[in-house]
Amino acid sequence: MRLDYLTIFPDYLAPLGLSLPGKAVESGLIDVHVHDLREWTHDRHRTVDDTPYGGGAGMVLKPEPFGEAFEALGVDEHTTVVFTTPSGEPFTQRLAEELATRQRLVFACGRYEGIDQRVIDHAREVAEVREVSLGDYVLNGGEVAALAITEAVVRLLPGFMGNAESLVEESHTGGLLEYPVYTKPPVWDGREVPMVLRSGDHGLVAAWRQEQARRRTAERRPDLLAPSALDDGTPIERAV
Ligand SMILES: NC(=O)c1ccno1
Repeated sequence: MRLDYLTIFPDYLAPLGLSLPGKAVESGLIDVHVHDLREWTHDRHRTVDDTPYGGGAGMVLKPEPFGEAFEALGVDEHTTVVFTTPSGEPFTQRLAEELATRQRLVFACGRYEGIDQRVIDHAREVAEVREVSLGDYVLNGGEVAALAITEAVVRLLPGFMGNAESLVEESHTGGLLEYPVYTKPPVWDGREVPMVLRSGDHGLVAAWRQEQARRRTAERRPDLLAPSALDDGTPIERAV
């Protein structure tokens, strides 16, 4: 997978070379390119923003640099352009799984009051476009969201995680939050590891984990248990 990032603060994306994504770059699993949007400005001040039409506070990122950047980067029908914005669709594990199937992601990181709408409209004509939000809050720019989305997506790529099994029972993978986990020592701070986990009975352990996942989900994210969330149309097997 090729990943491109358009930003006016390229240093903000330095973490891409560390930890997990860095390993994936070295192995050739992903090909990462961070671009300073100012590369596509032509005035002395390398201007990327201007005041909003219709008035209002703040500045808006101009369309020309993005348009030239998309052209230079060869953004086409094989590209998914991800605009990270608080006004986007919610980023979920399901969307991470979807983006992990793409051959190329181009992240357009907004700043200030956002990116001129014509950039998004233009991108839709030449590529797949997803406007994505990490959550219902506003960041100073789209770079942090691009990093978070990158990590969630890249770790799903085949061959990225040393043990693919570790992806199986994670939070949100099966629609539930992950169960509590424990490791040695068996007692710490006067707190004992649940005996079932030390029973060696895999069936009991699996049942306990499923129950814990459901209980945790019901307590913290009842919305995930709502019928619409779980109803994917699969007919329910009736006990006979
Ligand atoms: N909530 C978000 O994803 C976001 C992106 C930029 N600002 O906020």
